Amino acid sequence: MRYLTAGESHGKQLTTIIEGVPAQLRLLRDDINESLIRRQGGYGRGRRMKIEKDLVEITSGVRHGYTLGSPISLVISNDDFKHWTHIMGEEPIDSDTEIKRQITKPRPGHADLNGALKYNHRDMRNVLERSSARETAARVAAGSIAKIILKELGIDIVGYVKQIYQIEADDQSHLNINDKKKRSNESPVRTLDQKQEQAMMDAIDQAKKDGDSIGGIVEVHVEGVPAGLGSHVHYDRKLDGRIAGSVMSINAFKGVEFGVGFDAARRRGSQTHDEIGYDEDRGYYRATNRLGGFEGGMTTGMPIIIKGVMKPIPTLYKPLNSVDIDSKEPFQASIERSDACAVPAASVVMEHIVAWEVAVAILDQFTSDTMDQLKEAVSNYRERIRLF
Ligand SMILES: Cc1cc2nc3c(=O)[nH]c(=O)nc-3n(C[C@H](O)[C@H](O)[C@H](O)COP(=O)(O)O)c2cc1C
Ligand SMILES: C=C(O[C@@H]1CC(C(=O)O)=C[C@@H](OP(=O)(O)O)[C@H]1O)C(=O)O
Repeated sequence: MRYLTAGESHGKQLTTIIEGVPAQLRLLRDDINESLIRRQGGYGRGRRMKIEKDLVEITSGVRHGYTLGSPISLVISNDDFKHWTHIMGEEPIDSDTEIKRQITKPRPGHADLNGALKYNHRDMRNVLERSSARETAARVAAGSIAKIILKELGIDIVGYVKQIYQIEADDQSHLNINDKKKRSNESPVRTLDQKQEQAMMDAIDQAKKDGDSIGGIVEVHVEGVPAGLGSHVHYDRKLDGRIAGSVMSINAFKGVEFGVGFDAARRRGSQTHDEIGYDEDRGYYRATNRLGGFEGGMTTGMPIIIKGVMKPIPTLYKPLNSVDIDSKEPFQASIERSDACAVPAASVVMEHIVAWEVAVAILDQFTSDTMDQLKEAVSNYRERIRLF
């Protein structure tokens, strides 16, 4: 399974084309929309999210609510495009107007300057339109299909905020990933302690008031994965490596860790590795899950636990020093709008990106022309490793 995305932030639409989804998967527009709506939410976002109402149109690959096995195309319109037709239209404009509208002031922390240098764009709009995290809507749309495949196989996945700025969610906060009875139709959620939630919102408000921005840490749990997904035999088949690369590709993500992660540097082996046990019902299991569900690039069968760190948003209302690429003079830019913090939205993005990589590993490993074949193959495999 693979996908491509296309679309500029203020262009007409985002497009995702996904190839390799098994036939006969039940797929409804509303299931994708649920994920898109979750991504748009979260405290700290700017005015743009009030303009957009991300809803998907499925334009190929699905008939009467089921996938056909052919490429699936998904379209999300940019409602903001109507305000940008003169700037983002495809028609040529006269060179005077073009020069007047050029963006020549790169923001530290964004892709503006590097993209301009590389592609020889004097107008940095040609960079920022595609480097914008607007594109994550298209990726979440793809990931929502991966999540539906995983759900059919009894695999649940949830992403949540672990830390915003200096406020950490305490480990007692309740993760109801397996509370299926109560919330059968909803995605599993982690409920933050109300005081911590308020403290996080206060930190976002304060950063905004100061013309600044903040980042944080998000965590993703995947439960119900069988042992042995991925492979040790070649570097690019190691599933933890693939997931890490994908998480790092999310806009503004600067680090990834599995299980105890960087803390392993301060631990001894006896405090790091997970002892192996066996019982007939569960098969092989681990007494602990310090390594976050991976050994040798393969799943251990324990929950996958991954953290990703997001840096503070680069566009600042009280901007940092930079240099105008035309005049070469220093400037401090005035900003129209930006998010002050997008960590809650990023937790939804990371959840879908991890779901994608896990689903790809499963489809690589098992017969998957149809959902029935896939379910049977995964079930036979689970039984084989239980008795191994
Ligand atoms: C959900 C989400 C929303 C974002 N919103 C903004 C924003 O409003 N303004 C901004 O400057 N950067 C925003 N970013 C971050 C930039 O897209 C990102 O920093 C930029 O593309 C440069 O890439 P890099 O930080 O990965 O190096 C957002 C990121 C995410 C994941
Ligand atoms: C549009 C989205 O996020 C955008 C990501 C983004 C950036 O620079 O990454 C900048 C902002 O865009 P604008 O300049 O239009 O306000 C965010 O709103 C979205 O998440 O759907």
